[in-house]
Amino acid sequence: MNNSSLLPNLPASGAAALGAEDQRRIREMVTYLTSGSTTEALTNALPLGTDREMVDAVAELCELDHGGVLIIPPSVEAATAHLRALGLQPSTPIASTVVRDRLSRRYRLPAEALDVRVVHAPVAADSSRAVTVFCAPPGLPAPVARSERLSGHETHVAVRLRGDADQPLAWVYDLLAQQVRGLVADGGGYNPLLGKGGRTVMYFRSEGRTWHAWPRRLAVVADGHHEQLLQEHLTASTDAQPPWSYGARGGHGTRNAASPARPPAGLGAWPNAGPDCWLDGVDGGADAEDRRLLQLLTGAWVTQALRTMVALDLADHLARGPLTCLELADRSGARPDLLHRLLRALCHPWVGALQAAGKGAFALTGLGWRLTREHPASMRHTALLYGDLFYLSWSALVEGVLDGAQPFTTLFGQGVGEYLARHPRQGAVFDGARAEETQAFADLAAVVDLGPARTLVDVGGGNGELLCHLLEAYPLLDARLLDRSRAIGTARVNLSSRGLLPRTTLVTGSVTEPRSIPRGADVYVLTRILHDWDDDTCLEILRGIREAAADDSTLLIIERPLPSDFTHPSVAALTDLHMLVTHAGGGERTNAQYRALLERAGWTVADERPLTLDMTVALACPTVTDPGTTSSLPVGLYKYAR
Ligand SMILES: C[S@@+](CC[C@H](N)C(=O)[O-])C[C@H]1O[C@@H](n2cnc3c(N)ncnc32)[C@H](O)[C@@H]1O
Repeated sequence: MNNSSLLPNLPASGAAALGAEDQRRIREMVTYLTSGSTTEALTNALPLGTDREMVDAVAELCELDHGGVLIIPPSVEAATAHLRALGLQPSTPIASTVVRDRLSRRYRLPAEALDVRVVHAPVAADSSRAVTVFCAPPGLPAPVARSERLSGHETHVAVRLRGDADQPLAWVYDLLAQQVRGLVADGGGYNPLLGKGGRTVMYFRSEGRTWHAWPRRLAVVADGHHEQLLQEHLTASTDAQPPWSYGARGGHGTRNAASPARPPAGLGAWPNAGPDCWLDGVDGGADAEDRRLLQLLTGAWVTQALRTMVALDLADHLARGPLTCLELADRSGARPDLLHRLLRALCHPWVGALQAAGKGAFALTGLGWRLTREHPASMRHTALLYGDLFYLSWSALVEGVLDGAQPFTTLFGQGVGEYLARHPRQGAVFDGARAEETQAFADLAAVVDLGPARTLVDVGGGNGELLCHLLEAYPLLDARLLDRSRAIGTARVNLSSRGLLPRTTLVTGSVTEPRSIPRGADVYVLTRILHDWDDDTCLEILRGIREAAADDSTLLIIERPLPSDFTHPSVAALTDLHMLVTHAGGGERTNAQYRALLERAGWTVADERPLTLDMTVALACPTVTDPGTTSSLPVGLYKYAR
């Protein structure tokens, strides 16, 4: 419905004319209000994923009233002249204290210097819908103007309680405030000058943007002064932590709007806002979005800085105490002037691996310690793996997504397993990284009690790190580890160094070859194996284990399931993309997809329990048909569940 081009792009008429961007904003909003329905406006303004029934319930009681945009005109007159030129009938401009106070708080500018004016104009002679144009005062500091241009913070759509609604405003308010997940109270106010008896307006916002790239902001307006409800709303606004921060602090409305702190003595008053003006910083401000975007786009720089820190053993050199750049250069062999630039970047808040320790020395931060060899939860190999082999593979993601050319194979001419087998140094880094991640599974024993088990098979057990945890936790357990010969070699060294080799049989074979799989164990473990393979191969693996298992065996599957909610903070959506890059046919699956695969292979999932780092352990039992009934009953259900 993006037909904003239907309205004319008016020629600028001299110095007083509205700028093209402001014209575009008004045109876009007028078009939206002219052709869109209330339901559509609500769907756009409420949080993504809000139930359709909820939208319909609100639309039954309310109708689209106005849409607001903030512009930065050369003068208020230029704005009204423009609205008239569009054939609209603008109201007399009045002061907008709500938007004035919001701008004042957002940028820590003195409110009295911000003369924001608001003009309403019905979008057609017979329309009850109006475009509401907030005019920022001329001479706004350039970074503030730019921030408002980029963010469109004030853009919103508003619905009004219908005159014939069979429910009061409080009912609609409760519906929105209490039943719509992710909606946050965002200030409001009462304007006695509007309509008959004034008007109450209450703003809500939620995360994300509409398809116009507007913020998701909804105002609910009603004739009259709904004092108590408004007060509750403003209190909620004061308490609410915004889902994203744009620098606003405290209340959002006119009533509870504490005046921003006056500029410290000696600072010039706005428009020369001085350092009190909140123009930058990680927490919000004019260039917060630029910084965030730049941080995302330069993530690879940080990856490489950390990888280099590890590759030069800087973390290990600093493990004994702070060192100067010259001392580190001496120990690492790096050129001091260039090394200094790396050390400085590693201190930057976006990295935070080092800190200045005085007298020209550098020291490790807590995060930097994690890159030393001696840290019990070291991520040293992970820094090397993600900064080298896998880093290079990601550079072919475009081709991978476009035409399915598997990125790792495209770059290295062979699959990961084959490559690692031929490159022992990279193989050792890979094994080390897997071992570091496996330490996160130490909490497996907290959710699964393998006390009753005597035999366990780790299918595709890699370097045996998980097995070491389990054998140490359960002294009566004997294990078998099945993997390719390269991994078996590493596992032998690992298990042997911890005195666990006598309790382990190492089996060289293939997970896809049923005959390789040791038979009749109490427990089978599949950790981060299924996500390497496509569905058909997963079925082969699972059927092979089912064939080898006894009817009362239990299968533990550890994976990182994909949440169905796309905004869930689990890293699974990203590791899924990583699987696309590194493993042909591999990828993360939802719990439901894992369950379906297991069922097809003769397993029934009895339970799924969360582990650290968004991983889950699923407990599955062979599906055995009870001869007495026609139903399939999982045998050994919950045998090992805590
Ligand atoms: C992602 S690693 C997981 C290792 C271990 N389970 C863990 O979570 O740390 C995948 C493992 O599958 C092994 N693998 C790959 N293809 C295999 C095959 N056809 N047969 C046996 N093991 C295989 C690899 O050698 C590697 O150890």
